[in-house]
Amino acid sequence: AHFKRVTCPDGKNTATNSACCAFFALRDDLQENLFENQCGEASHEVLRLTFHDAIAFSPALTAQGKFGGGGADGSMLIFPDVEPNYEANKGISDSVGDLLEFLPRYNVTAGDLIQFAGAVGLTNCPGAPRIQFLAGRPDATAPAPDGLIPVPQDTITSILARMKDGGNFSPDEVVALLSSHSIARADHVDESLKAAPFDSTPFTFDTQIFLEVLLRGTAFPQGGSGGNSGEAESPLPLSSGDDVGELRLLSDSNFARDSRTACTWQSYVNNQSKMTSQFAAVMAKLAVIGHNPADLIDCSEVIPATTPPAGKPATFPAGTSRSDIEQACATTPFPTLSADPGPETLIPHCPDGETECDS
Ligand code: HEM
Ligand SMILES: [Ca+2]
Ligand SMILES: [Mn+2]
Repeated sequence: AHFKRVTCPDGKNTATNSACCAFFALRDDLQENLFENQCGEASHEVLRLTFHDAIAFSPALTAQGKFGGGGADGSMLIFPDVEPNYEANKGISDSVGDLLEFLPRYNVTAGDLIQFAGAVGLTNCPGAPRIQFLAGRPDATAPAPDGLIPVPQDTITSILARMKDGGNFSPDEVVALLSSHSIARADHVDESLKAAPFDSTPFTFDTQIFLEVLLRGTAFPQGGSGGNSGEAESPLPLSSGDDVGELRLLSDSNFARDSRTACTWQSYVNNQSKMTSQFAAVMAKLAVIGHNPADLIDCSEVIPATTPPAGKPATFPAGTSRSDIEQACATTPFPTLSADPGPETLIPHCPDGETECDS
C-alpha cells in the first residue's frame, strides 16, 4: 500500500492524517513559550503530569461497581479544581496551569495535550528517546477518584500492585518508567527546599539516577528539614543557595534494593540504550491507559527530533566510589565505572550553566 500525505490547513505542513495537523503549531508554541527548548522545570513537570493523568485508572475499582477513572483522559485539565488538590498530586497544578493556557487555543483534547506535551518536552532532554504519540483521546467526563497515585512512602508491594492495576505494568516496566526520575526535582517532599534533584544531572536523561540511588545515603540535603515522609538519606547532601543537594525518594531507594526490582534497576546503570528503549516502550503503554490504541491515530511524526546524549558514561559523582554502592542484585556483577575527581560538588540549579532561571 502507499500512503498519501495530506496538506494541512496551515499551508506549511503535511501529515499522514489530517488529525495530526493541529499539533504542528501547538508543538512550536510549547517549545518556544513553555519549554523554551530546554530540559528545564516545565519539561520535567509536564512529564510527571503524563503519569499522574494516566495512572489514575483502576479496573479493580470498576469491578467493585465504582468509577475507576478514565486513564489518560485529560481529567487533570478538565477538572483542575479536583484532582490537582489530591495529596499525591502536590505540585501538579504548575503543569496543569501551564497547559491550560494552551488548551483553549488549539483544537486538541485535554488528554492528547498532556501526552503530546510530555513527549515534546522530553526531546529537550539530552539522551531522552523520541516517544510515540497517538492522537484522539476523548475528553474526560469525570475526575478520577483519589488514592490512585503512588506516593514515595508506599511500600514496593503496594506500588507494584497499583501499577499492575492501573496500567498492567510488570515490576520491570515500573523500573523502566522510573528513568523519568533522571530529570526530576522535588518541591514538596521537603517543603523547605525548592527543586531538590533526584540525581546529579537533572537536565540530562542519563543513567546517573540508577547509579546514585544505589550509593549509601549519608545525610538529608543541607538547608532542608530532613527525614520527611517519603524521603531517604542521599549521598550528595551539599547545598548552597539555589543549588540544593540531592534528595532521595524512599520509594526509589526501596526499588533499587528490593529483590523483585534490584537486578533490573542495576542493569540500567551505564546502559543508556537499554534504559531509553525500555522507557520509550513503557511510555507508549502509559500514554494510552484507558483507551484502545486501535481507536487512536499515529501522529508521532509531529514529535521533534531528540537532543543527542552527552555521550558521557555513568561516573561516580565526585566524593563517591564503588565502595559506597549498596549492591542488592546478587546475580550480576556491578559495572566498572570511573569516578569524577575531587570532593563532593554542588548540583547546578539551572540548565545550560545559566546563573539565573525560572524556579
Ligand atoms: C511509581 C512510583 C512513583 C512515585 C512514588 C513517584 C513520586 C514522585 C515524587 C514524590 C516526586 C516529587 C514531586 C515534588 O515534590 O515536587 C516526583 C517527581 C517526578 N516524577 Fe515521580 N514518582 C513515581 C513514578 C513516576 C513515573 C512513572 C513518572 C513518569 C513516567 C514520574 C515522573 C516524575 C517527574 C518527571 C518528576 C519531577 C517533576 C519536577 O521536577 O517538577 N514519576 N515523583
Ligand atoms: Ca539525570
Ligand atoms: Mn518542580
